Amino acid sequence: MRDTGTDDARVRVRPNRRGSRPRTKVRPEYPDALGAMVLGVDRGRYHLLTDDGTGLVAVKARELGRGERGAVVVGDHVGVVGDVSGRKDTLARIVRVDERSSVLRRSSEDGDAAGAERVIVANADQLVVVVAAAEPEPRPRLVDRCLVAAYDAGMDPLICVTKADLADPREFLARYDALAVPAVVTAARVERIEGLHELRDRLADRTSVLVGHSGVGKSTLVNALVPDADRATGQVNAVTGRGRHTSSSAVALALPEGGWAIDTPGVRSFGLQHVDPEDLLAAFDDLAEIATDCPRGCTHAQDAPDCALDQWVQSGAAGDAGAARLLSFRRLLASRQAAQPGG
Ligand SMILES: Nc1nc2c(ncn2[C@@H]2O[C@H](COP(=O)(O)OP(=O)(O)OP(=O)(O)O)[C@@H](O)[C@H]2O)c(=O)[nH]1
Ligand SMILES: [Zn+2]
Repeated sequence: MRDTGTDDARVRVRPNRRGSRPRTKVRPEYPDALGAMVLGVDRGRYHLLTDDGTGLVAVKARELGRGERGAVVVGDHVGVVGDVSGRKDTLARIVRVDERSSVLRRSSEDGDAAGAERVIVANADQLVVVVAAAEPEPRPRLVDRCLVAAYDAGMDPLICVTKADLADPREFLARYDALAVPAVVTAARVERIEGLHELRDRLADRTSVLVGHSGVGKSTLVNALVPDADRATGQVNAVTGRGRHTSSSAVALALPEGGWAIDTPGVRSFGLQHVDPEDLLAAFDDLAEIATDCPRGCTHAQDAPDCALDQWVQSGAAGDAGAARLLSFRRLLASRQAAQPGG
């Protein structure tokens, strides 16, 4: 059992059906490769923190392969050889990608690449969906889609509602009651952020990915959580001369309390074509158990013939809570359909 860093009974860590698939075998050619975590990726340069605490820049060895198969992403633990001194203008070489405990994916939704999967972050165990109570208005469908991505990845979701000083988020949060998604509410005041302490507790000693639509106040949170955020990404800045916000990919920032916050650029869409209903269902133990009685190949959707979940609700065995949970589960299932404008 993995330590989930929480006593909350609602937080479960499931074996991840897809993430635990060994994808890169250990290469015996490099028994001396140094272990390192990928903190950021910028135009083919990988910013690493070695297991002994040195910041490095590296390139990927050609033998890892091209395309998705050979992808190295933020959160990956890798083996690195070559110049591992970390001195300016040196480049090390990534020769191995260790087995991942989770993979957060998105699939592209347009053009020739529609449906193509891309891994965004590896080895994270929590997805923090940052959403504003107002300015901008919460977009429930986008939040649902982020939750689906979290469940599919085998990550625990957390909703963080910002700007609670502008609107009461209770009505919005009620949408997630039946799913038992934990929530933290924050409000930025002069010199401090209400709710920050609770958020810190939720993030401590875990690896959390923060996603959110532009303008929701994610940067405000990240800067408060990681006061020396710029120093933490010093490697990135020193080499590229750019700040983390011009980076088009995710950046891992060490939390003072322990653990990592992985900041991602503003999310506009979360392609979910790759999500299998069974992977989503697996996140809900109670529903998954009932669904073992479903006909083979059941989609568990609203219109699925003879779905055991309908039987469960109609018989009364599910109770009101179970009925609400099924509705919420199906809402998530339906949210996988390609994004509509404004969705
Ligand atoms: N009223 C209120 N305003 C906030 C709060 N948190 C952030 N803001 C403001 O909202 C605006 C956006 O905040 P950012 O932290 O830049 O938002 P972001 O999500 O990082 O946005 P991008 O940088 O565009 O990705 C800023 O003007 C903040 O001062 C809050 O809790 N209450
Ligand atoms: Zn079913």
